Amino acid sequence: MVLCPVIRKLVGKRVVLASASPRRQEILNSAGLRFEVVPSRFKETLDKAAFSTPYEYALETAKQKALEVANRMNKKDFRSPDVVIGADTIVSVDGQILEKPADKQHAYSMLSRLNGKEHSVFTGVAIVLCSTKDKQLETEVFEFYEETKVKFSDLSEELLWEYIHSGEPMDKAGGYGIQSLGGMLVEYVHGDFLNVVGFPLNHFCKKLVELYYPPSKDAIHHVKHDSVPSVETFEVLSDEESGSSNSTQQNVTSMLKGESAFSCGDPGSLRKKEVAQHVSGEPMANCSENVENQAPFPTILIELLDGFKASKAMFVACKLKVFDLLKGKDILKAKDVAAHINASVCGIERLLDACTALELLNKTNEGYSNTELANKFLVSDSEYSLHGFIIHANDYVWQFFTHLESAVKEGTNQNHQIFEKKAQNLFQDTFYHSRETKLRFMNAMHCIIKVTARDVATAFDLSGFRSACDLGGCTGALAHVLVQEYPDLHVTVFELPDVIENISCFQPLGQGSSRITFTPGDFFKDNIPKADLYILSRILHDWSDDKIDILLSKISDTCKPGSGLLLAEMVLDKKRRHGRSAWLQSLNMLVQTEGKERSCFEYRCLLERHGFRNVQIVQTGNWLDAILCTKC
Ligand SMILES: O=c1[nH]cc([C@@H]2O[C@H](COP(=O)(O)OP(=O)(O)OP(=O)(O)O)[C@@H](O)[C@H]2O)c(=O)[nH]1
Repeated sequence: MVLCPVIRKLVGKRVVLASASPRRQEILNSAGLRFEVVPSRFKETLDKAAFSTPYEYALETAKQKALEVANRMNKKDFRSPDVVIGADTIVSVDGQILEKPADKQHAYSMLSRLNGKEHSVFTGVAIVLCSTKDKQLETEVFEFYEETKVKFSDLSEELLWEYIHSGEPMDKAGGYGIQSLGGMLVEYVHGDFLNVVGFPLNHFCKKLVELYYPPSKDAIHHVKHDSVPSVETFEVLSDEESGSSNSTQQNVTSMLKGESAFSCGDPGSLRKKEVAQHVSGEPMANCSENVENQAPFPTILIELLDGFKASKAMFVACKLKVFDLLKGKDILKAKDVAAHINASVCGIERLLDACTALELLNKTNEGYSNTELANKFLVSDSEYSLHGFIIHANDYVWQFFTHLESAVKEGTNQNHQIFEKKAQNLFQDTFYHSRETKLRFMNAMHCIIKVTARDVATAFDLSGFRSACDLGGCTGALAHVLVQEYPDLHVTVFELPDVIENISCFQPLGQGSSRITFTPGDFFKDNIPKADLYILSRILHDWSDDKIDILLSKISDTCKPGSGLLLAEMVLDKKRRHGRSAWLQSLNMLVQTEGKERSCFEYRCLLERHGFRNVQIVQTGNWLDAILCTKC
């Protein structure tokens, strides 16, 4: 929650972590950042003697790691990421730089050097902002480093060797992992612990604040507190136009300094106190007294209470095609928007202001314009538009959620409430009961597949397969990405005849479409085409275990040993802090379908009982995770 406002600035951007370090991935994952992992191939062989300080070496290495990935990705598909993050962690002791040990003897010499002494751990971080001009990559590099001092106790030779034999030192700078067994070697740590583990998260967030909320000089005041050091803060109520982003910045800045922006009761009262203080120059002496007397402000609950209003505001703005009207660089006043979409000026003004607060629109004196996020995802004809999915959520899913209480009590979907009869055939009787509902559903699925397909297609190396069959592959959006990624692959999309009839509305004339075939059929009733690789993308979550058994046994009987089965689903994982989408989606499955979302363990059990082994999962960081297994 605390880091949400800054991290949210990266939502909608293609963020890449140029690092193979599982620790870095975990630190950024837990902060709620969504990113792809593309390990850098940069060889860490810069001449250390050429750098006057150890941190300059770490900074340069971090930068080279990130630039190598940005260049490679741009060359590969002329689609550079928006942001690439590179990092390098080193240990510095007695003027020497230690990296990862090459072998056990090397680990021993490193740990002996650290024994009983204080050393510094430096992590250099490079944030590379990328753009492309005429297919050429353009980059802007922002870098910083963090130093943490660590002291080792006096350790016996025996303990050092026991530690080395644990295998832990080998992929760690300085030959120890402070987060695991290596923690036992450490007497004290001065500074950021996560910096030692491989990524200085706190400094990273401060850097994002600098990048995404640059303060204008005269907006910064140094506020004196009685017992805490001086804190930078931002005048918030002075300028109504920019109120929303400034207040976010103020919260972020305070929170990163270890304060709760809402600690004095409701947020409004705190802001007023701060502004009053700027005017009077008086310290905020009473603030800490109040904290003890007042209940903490339940920010998370307020967010949840407001959640449905925020969703509906976005849905209605999409439905009224507000973002289409403001697409590109258009700036319009509320009255012009109202005139275009034939709505009341006062109503539109409220809607546009709410969308501005939700960071979907920008507002200036000239009027309203789309944010980058809206241009990319909310305009109905943008490449990665979610418009169709949002319309489906507004026109269809919303109604189902009004019956959530009954669904929870009855433990079953609410089709009988919406359609006034129980659905005999889930898809035919619900999503496909008219041409209009069918196209709306197909459009929704098309949107999701488009934004997830590349991550699903590249989660595993599928180049060993020559033929694939995407069962229930809808509009073929995943098939199109698969044939682009794998030049030797032919894909059959096996879908209901009703769906295939309408696919022409969604066909991009993309490269490689001659390698895609659409075959009509029902995977529960008809024979399925032969293939080396079967794909079930967002299929299993619609069905009960019994129905899944029927489908998996059919696939298992059709495919040869060595064939693959790729699933794309939202996998439930309690450990993932940002995994709430999957849990909410499971409720969605309850109100609408016969199925549910499942954990990796549940998928593994289902797959293994039909002879699929070597079940591997990749959490793509995107909406859908990928699971690959092999038929034995
Ligand atoms: O206490 C700990 N200290 C260090 C680590 C881990 O050590 C490595 C440092 O290596 P480097 O920065 O070169 O990163 P790599 O793992 O090689 O990945 P790249 O692909 O980014 O080069 C790093 O993984 C730290 O996490 C530790 O775990 N504990």
